[in-house]
Amino acid sequence: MARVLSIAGSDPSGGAGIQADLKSISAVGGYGMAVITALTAQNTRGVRDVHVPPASFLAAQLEAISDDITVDAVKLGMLANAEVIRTVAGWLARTRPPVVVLDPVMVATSGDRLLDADAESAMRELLPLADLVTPNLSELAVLAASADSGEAPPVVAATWAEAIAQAETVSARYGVRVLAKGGHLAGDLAPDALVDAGTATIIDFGGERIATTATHGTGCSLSSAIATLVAEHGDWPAAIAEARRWLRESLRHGEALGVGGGHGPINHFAGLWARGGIRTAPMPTEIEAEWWADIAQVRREIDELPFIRGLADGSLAREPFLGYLTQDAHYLRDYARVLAEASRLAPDAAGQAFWANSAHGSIIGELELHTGWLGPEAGTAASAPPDATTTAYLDHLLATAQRGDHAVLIAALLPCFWIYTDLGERLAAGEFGEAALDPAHPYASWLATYADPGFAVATREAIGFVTRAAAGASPEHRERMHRAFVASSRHELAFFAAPLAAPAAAATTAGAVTA
Ligand SMILES: Nc1ncnc2c1ncn2[C@@H]1O[C@H](COP(=O)(O)OP(=O)(O)O)[C@@H](O)[C@H]1O
Ligand SMILES: Cc1ncc(COP(=O)(O)O)c(N)n1
Repeated sequence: MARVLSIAGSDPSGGAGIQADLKSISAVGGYGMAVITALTAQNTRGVRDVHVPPASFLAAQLEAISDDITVDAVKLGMLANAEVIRTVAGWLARTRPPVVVLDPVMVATSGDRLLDADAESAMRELLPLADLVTPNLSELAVLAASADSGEAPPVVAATWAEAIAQAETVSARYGVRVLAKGGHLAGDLAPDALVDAGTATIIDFGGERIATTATHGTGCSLSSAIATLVAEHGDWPAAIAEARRWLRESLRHGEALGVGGGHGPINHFAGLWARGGIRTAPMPTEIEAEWWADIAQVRREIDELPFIRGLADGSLAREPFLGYLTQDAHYLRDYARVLAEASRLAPDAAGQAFWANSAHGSIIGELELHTGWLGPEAGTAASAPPDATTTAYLDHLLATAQRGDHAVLIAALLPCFWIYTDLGERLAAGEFGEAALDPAHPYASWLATYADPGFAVATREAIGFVTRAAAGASPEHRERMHRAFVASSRHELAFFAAPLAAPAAAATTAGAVTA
């Protein structure tokens, strides 16, 4: 992120000066800083007063920044008088920031002077220290006029061709790129042009004039946005084109702000807000903690199930255990299909690979274990069809997959990873009694699968994918993810309860769970 310093005046109405600069830098994605050269008492109608603090204090602000912070770009705005200009020029010559954009503010949109008349020659000394200067038509005329005293007063360009000619003069004389701005041109167009005499290039940025009175601070905002974007990628024409697109969007929404009765401000964040930028979002780690807490009751009920207790101490009869594995085998076959669908819908290659790999693991690793358990010695349970509980869980997953929303789907897939890993780790840690650690435990190899460190790693990854997707989702979308996650967790509880529940009770449990 570009660290951009604005050295400019303060506009308490918030539309121009450092207030506009900080908003503009932020709006186009930079980190904004501001050293204040002067305070103005102004509103949208005009400037009432200007107070310029001692130049020594300006120098102190500048040194405080450069002593500590790497500055990627500097934007210069209102510099008030010759002493301010010389202080800034001295600091620039010493610190040599990589990008310097100079908006040679002389007169406000309202017509009030913001630069002492006798400071214009000091401004000329500053020009060679800039990489780009962005004068409006009257500022361009001042800079294009000969510096020799006694010359005729500057003539403001009346046509775009005249403006370009003046920009060529300025660029050649001071060895600086010039962005000529047509905001004050008469007519339906508001063109800008990047003129570089050094490379003999003129790049025209055409554009219709936007019918609005909200033009206070357009020059401040444009120059700050260009400085930020150039620091970001180093391409001047591209930075100007991007900054103009953002400025025009912000200009269109300025009047709707209803700020002041004169030339109101542009709406710097209109586009960002429209695209959803004002909402705060929880961090992935916060979502992980919240969602896990939200299924605490479900997890407690799973812990208390006779099936889990019997599994832990080895007292679980073989028949319900094999019945459970048979249902699990049915489950895993479709679970793998749903994981494959999550892979197909994944927005990036990392997700695509992870969910496909999980689908593979689900088929190979676990079905192999079940083929062993459910092999020759399997009882009648081995051939049983999916029961109501299994069917309900799978219907929930398959319907979620069918709706085609990747984020909601992976939220629905997560409890199977997370609850099993948690249970496996706690069984292996002896939390349900020492019997679960005994190698002679009748279901030892089954217990080992779920305590497998590889499975724990996959679970961490799955949690990461789901919580990052949830953090980036809109609140409504995140809530749909959360509902799918909680629904699957309840299905997990029903699934663990089913083997030891009476058939009728099992059907009721399944029926009570809805997606
Ligand atoms: N009504 C408008 N429609 C479209 N663009 C505008 C309008 N007014 C100003 N601009 C643009 O705003 C930027 C600032 O231009 P300008 O008003 O000429 O400078 P300043 O604000 O320094 O006086 C330029 O990119 C100019 O093209
Ligand atoms: C403190 C301050 N700095 C600059 C401007 C120029 O504003 P604009 O961008 O409209 O020319 C201003 N009005 N106030």
